[in-house]
Amino acid sequence: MLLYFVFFIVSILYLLFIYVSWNEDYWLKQRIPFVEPEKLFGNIKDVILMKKTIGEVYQDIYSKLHGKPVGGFFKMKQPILMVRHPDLIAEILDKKFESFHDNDIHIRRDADPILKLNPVLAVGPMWTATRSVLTPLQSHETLEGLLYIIKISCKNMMNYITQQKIPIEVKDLSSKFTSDVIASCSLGTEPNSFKRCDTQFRKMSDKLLQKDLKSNAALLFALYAPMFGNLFSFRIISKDICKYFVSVISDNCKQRVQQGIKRKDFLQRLIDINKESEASGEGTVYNYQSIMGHCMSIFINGYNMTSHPLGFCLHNLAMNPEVQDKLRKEIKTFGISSIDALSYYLIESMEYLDMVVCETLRLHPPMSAVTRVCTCSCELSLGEHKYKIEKGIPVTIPIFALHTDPQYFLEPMKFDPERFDKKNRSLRHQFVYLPFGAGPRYCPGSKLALLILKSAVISIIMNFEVRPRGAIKEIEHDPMSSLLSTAKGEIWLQFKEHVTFY
Ligand code: HEM
Repeated sequence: MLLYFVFFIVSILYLLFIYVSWNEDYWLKQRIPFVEPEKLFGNIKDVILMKKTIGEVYQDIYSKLHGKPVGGFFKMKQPILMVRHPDLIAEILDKKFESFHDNDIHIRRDADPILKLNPVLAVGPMWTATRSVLTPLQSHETLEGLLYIIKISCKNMMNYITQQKIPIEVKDLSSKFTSDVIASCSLGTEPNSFKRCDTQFRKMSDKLLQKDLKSNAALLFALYAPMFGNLFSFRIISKDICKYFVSVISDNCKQRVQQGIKRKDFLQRLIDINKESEASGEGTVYNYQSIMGHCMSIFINGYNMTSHPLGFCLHNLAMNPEVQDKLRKEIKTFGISSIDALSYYLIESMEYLDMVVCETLRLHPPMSAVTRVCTCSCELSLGEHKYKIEKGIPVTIPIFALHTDPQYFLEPMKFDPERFDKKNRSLRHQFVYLPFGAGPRYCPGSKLALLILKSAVISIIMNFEVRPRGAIKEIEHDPMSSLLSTAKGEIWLQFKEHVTFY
């Protein structure tokens, strides 16, 4: 009996040893430099233990690769390639897109039905279909229409700030503003979170933004251990959030069809496409389920991504009064004296505003890395060097690490919008600054996001002087937010009404 028991324990230990040592020499065999992994966790222990963000952990790996164009590391037992050289990044994201078509995020579609039609998670032909629905978000005409909705939320935000006589927590302010704008543009609802703070919409939007331990763990499984995530059907978006937003879209959709109400939002666009197609005898293009899926893709991506940069931008402006003054001067030069005066053309023409927003997205890119899976083995070349990439290997582009590499951005942690003036931009490789990704998977909401951020910043800076509350404090990124860069803790700022503007 004892012999059997010893045999059993030795076998288990042997299997464990095989598992732990399996694949360890992958990068040696490929002749690609790599960062030595730890047993079991590979190089991502601090992400798994939620001690650091993915951006920070990849930044460590990036610097340990000491200027090498590419380098290997391990996510648990899975070898993963980090691409550091901008020419090779251009190959992965753009020129060799056919071999790097899909993102390396894996969920069970039936467990997370609200994410089913989200292009971020779609692969193969499904990606082409879901992505094409969002293409109009890049058109000038659509954006002009949506600016009308954005201005209403800007006015609501101004009234709210004016009424608050005490410092304001800007993460909350940004969340209220962006959830209102994006919900209004995509779901066809007008929540006015500044007036109605305690609604179900606010509760659910807050819950969507503030990742708890459970949803963060589900996201980590989707990124790093999809087999377990799929086995246990972990959900990234909880059932109650899913149920609530589905009912909001469904009610709005029915109301519009039944009462003939029209609005210039994304929901209306899908309803109109259906009407035209039905009238021409071709039948319904989008059923209720797909209308919900597409609208939710915009809401989830747009809200999660845009809310944080606005908070960071206001913080940067509060810490840098000279930048704030320069921005105010530009607003004055453009003759903008009220929110109603804003037009898409004017906002697009404001160079310094663009520099301020670009610098914010450099220091705090909401998505700190994008990772593609190699879907067809290929070879990358850089001068005389050739790098073979096998099918199935994930390849990551470390956005945050590139944005904070002193080789491309001197004194990288300093907030300095001048890095984005015309001359400095032209001196830099295009693929070292990637807040919206690049290539065919480039963020389809980038123009809308910039329009929202810039409209909010103009409205605030035109009306208020923004100052820090108390001692100046650098913001840390929250390790609980894993893939996204969000601020740890609260950000309190003072808003002093600017009476001398005109
Ligand atoms: C400042 C705000 C935003 C930032 C920094 C941002 C950034 C990004 C990045 C880095 C990607 C990955 C690109 C790649 O894989 O190459 C992405 C994808 C995506 N974004 Fe955004 N985004 C923002 C706002 C928005 C908004 C407002 C929307 C919705 C209207 C949106 C919708 C999407 C979608 C649907 C994808 C997936 C695209 C695909 O895989 O084809 N984003 N975004």
